[in-house]
Amino acid sequence: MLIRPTKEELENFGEPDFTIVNAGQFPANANVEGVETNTSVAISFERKQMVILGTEYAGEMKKGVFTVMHYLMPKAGVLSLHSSCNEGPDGDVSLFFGLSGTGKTTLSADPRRLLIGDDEHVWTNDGVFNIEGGCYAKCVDLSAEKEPEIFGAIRFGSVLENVIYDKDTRVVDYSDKSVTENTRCAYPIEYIPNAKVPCVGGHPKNIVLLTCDAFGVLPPVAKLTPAQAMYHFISGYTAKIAGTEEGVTEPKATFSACFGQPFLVWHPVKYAQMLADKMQKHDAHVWLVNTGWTGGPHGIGRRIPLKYSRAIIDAIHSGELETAEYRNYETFNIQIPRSIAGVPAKVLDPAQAWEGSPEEFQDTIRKLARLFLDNFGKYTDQATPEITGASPKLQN
Ligand SMILES: Nc1ncnc2c1ncn2[C@@H]1O[C@H](COP(=O)(O)OP(=O)(O)O)[C@@H](O)[C@H]1O
Ligand SMILES: C=C(OP(=O)(O)O)C(=O)O
Repeated sequence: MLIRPTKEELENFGEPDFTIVNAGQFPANANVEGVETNTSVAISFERKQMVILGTEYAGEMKKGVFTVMHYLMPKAGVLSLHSSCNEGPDGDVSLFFGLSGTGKTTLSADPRRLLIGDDEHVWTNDGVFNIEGGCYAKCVDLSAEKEPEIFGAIRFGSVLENVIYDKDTRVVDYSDKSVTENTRCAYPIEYIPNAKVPCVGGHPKNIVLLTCDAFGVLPPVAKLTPAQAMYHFISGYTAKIAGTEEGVTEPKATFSACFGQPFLVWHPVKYAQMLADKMQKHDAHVWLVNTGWTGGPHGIGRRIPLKYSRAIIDAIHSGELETAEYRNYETFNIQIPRSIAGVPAKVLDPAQAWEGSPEEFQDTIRKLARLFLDNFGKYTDQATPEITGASPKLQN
């Protein structure tokens, strides 16, 4: 949901900077086997136009606008971010980068913090602002118990997409996936009780790189050095999970540069360099948070319970993780905490949480490390030796 102009603004709107033609019901290439649905979005920077054909998924529209911003913002010297953002009681701002389904929307809706936005921001010389005027939450299996802020935001004025509801009572069945797994709701940001409107904040103090590891070998949280932060940002590792993309029915490992490759217009290193400069200037702390599998890979282990991921985010915000005791997590050579309030110590170390044999664990972590190394090969000519050196290490 984009920012809606007020009545007064509409009266003197003038010439639009950019025009979007949304012909979602026009039959284009969508749903044709072997053709990606996003081929139905065409952007012309010269004509300042975007045309969307053949998709009834509102995500195409907002991500199309986001792609436009990924072109214009770096050109203007400011950084577009595929992240959610919130602000603590002391004004400390956090960013949560991540691909679809990794937890940007869920983890940024936090009763103890003000929501700045759930998906698309820009970091300027003054701080962060949201380019949207609402959120676009996943509704599959939504419950008031697990996600009270999002559940409560779905009311008159919100737009539910592809959900099934009882025609008489109008009660929605969030567990019904018969149209798609990717059921959604767009709601104005002010429907989240503790939203910050206008959606602006200062310079981020904490940056969380969200990943959803389907192998079950990345730790639920690790503290990253600046070089490791850049390495993981450029790599953009996650598992695509059933939901946003057609054809993805079970988790599949993928690397998506800057946690948003489909939306990038410039070379990934350009965004990464801008992020590195800003992080250094504002002394931001960077954390890798895995909301994916624990105990074993997909099919054997289970997804890390949301309450543990929330406890980890709380520990980042309370300062508990700044002073915690850390140890090195081999192969990835990242620092993991020994304990966090509310999270069993065993869960913090995937080797201990692993329910299969130690050999299987070693094979799996080495397999993932190899995928990282192979993927990063395409960036080594542009990345600094320090960043390339932050890669996982495979001993023979
Ligand atoms: N440990 C976890 N952390 C975050 N989300 C989780 C976790 N376990 C399950 N989930 C579910 O995964 C989905 C995350 O989606 P969402 O927050 O919309 O991601 P994004 O905004 O990054 O696309 C939600 O449906 C959430 O309930
Ligand atoms: C809308 C999208 O993003 P998210 O799933 O992160 O909301 C998308 O990737 O199409």
